[in-house]
Amino acid sequence: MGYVLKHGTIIGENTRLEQVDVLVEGNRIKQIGIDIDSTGHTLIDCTNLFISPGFIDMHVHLREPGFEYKETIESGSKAAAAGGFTTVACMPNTRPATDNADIVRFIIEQANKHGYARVLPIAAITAGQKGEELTDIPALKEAGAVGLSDDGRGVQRADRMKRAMEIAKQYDMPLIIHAEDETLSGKGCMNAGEAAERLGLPGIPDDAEAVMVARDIVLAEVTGAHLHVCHVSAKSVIELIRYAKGRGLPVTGEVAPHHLLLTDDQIDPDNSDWKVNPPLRTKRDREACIEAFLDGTLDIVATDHAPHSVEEKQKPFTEAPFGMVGLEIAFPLMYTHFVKTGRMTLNELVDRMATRPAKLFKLQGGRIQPGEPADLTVLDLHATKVIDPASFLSKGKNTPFAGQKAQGWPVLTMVDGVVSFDAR
Ligand SMILES: NC(=O)N[C@@H](CC(=O)O)C(=O)O
Ligand SMILES: [Zn+2]
Repeated sequence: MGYVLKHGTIIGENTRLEQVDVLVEGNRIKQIGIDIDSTGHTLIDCTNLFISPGFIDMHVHLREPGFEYKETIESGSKAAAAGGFTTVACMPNTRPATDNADIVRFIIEQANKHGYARVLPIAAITAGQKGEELTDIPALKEAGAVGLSDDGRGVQRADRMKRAMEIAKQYDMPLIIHAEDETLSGKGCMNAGEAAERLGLPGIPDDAEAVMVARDIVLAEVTGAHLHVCHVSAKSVIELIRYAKGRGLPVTGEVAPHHLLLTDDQIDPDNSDWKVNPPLRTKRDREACIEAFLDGTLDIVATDHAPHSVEEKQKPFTEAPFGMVGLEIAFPLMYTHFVKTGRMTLNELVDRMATRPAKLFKLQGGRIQPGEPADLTVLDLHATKVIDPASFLSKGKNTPFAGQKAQGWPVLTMVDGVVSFDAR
């Protein structure tokens, strides 16, 4: 007994112009064809709907263990499924930090028990994310970690980062970096520049991000490690990544929808949902992010889903924690602002949200083909909704996109042959 997704339009790498059926048996895609017999199977009518390989988000914060009031693996993976994501990689800034094999295994067990998506732990580079002692990289890999990051903070010491890259290279682990030189970012709460000056708020200059990316590009060249730059926000950083790619270095980058769509001059200083790190930057930076995303310098979309409680986000702009949720609105925002506007095709967007992350990080999924795992997202590209955080399955409601209209919403998500979200 399996599923037949009937009369859908397949998008992504193996896009088909005609409406087809997809047979799922067990946890695999068994067959793609016309008029597949659905006797004995559950029928999912996909007439007027699109079937995409499940989206993959390489940057989310699920907050477990330690900050369950903000999010849990259960609530965060439910939000992922509602956003059409079948795989999410979760960052190690938990409490305690994901800096040893036991915590990696705990996350995997929790996801197996309570998860609505595949959850891939990213482990810390340094013990307690304190930037000093390196974690046991082979043990973390053995336990199931897919990458290394001190996300939430940058690794301040170059010698530590170099050693981590040497070991990571040996064990084929990507370094997924939050680039921030703390001597330059200081106590800022938004981008340094005209908008911050007008609001009288302390700024974070983009050189705080660029300096560390430059350092790590040098180290990636020396060590040969795969360097993936998180949540790129600034033109200066993009120029560095372009330089690295031009030299043929194993450097990749991600961009979050908020850095593609919002700028610092729009910030409402009375609403800390606008506070995020790296901060929203200038129009010039945003345009550079868009150009780099379109030309592939920034390879993939990652949400940096960062849930916080209402109480925390009610604090003044200078005190509230950094972060925005993103899982449940990433696809509709990207579809509305990039595909509907003609900047990129639907297949290109699916490539950046599913196929390419799978390729870059050697993950399963990302394509619809017989024999592949049944990680699928069914989309209603005609549906238009107003973004309403109250309807989020995530515990986090913190988004500056509240009230915006967006088109193109996931209606059904299947992970490993199991329906994990169904809004029909
Ligand atoms: N992006 C953020 O603003 N916040 C993230 C940390 C991070 O991704 O740097 C968080 O954990 O809340
Ligand atoms: Zn970060």
